[in-house]
Amino acid sequence: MTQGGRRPLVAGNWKMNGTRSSIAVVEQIRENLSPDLAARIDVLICPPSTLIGSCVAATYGSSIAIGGQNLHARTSGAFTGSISAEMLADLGAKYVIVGHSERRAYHHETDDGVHAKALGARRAGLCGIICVGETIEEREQGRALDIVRAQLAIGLPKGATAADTVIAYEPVWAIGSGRTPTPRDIAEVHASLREMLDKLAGDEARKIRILYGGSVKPSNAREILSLDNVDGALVGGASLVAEDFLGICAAYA
Ligand SMILES: O=C[C@H](O)COP(=O)(O)O
Repeated sequence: MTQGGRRPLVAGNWKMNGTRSSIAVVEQIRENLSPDLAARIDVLICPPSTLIGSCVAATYGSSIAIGGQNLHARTSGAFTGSISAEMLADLGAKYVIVGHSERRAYHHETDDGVHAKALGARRAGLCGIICVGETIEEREQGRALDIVRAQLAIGLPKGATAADTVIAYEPVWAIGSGRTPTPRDIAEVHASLREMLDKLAGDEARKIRILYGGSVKPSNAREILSLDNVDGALVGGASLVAEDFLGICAAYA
């Protein structure tokens, strides 16, 4: 299921879940991820920022990466409650989610803001996972492709490469709902984003991975992850349970 030479990435987004006892989940993932699988796919956990340091320590010496769920675009300053890319990198984070639909919806993030944050991630040497996705109304109006393409066109920094950018297609209505688009619909959006990336960002962009996110679970992972141009998954709820997350990773076994 490796496509175009792109190494699959299975990423977990814990959202606002987890306390210190949740480090056990990361430890279980570390202990039970088979060496064979770890050699073939990238595995990432994005816990709440309170747990990043502990999760980095718990995965030290393994291939499991730890990431943030959000960042401020600036390096430092009077931005109470915010965390910069440099701070995440300082903790040992390697990735950061940018423009998740929950932040777009509840924190009024715009595509321009996503662009600025993606630049911030790059500046600090982090890989930004830029999220795009349509609402149910937009899909029903037949606008899904236009919406995600417009989000990508503005959000993606010029000169993006696989080292600093991952794209995640997450239909808003599929997140935490148990509903997923049809395989055909997922493949259609991924093909469209792939085509756009290849044109927008040049040769280096061919290696940029496009993840699917939205109600991915062990029972549907194999089908979704085998679709053309799907290079991995951004997993919410199922990443909170080690067995479920590993079950999704096992789609690549
Ligand atoms: O970032 C992850 C997504 O929002 C998917 O969440 P979910 O797997 O709970 O639907």
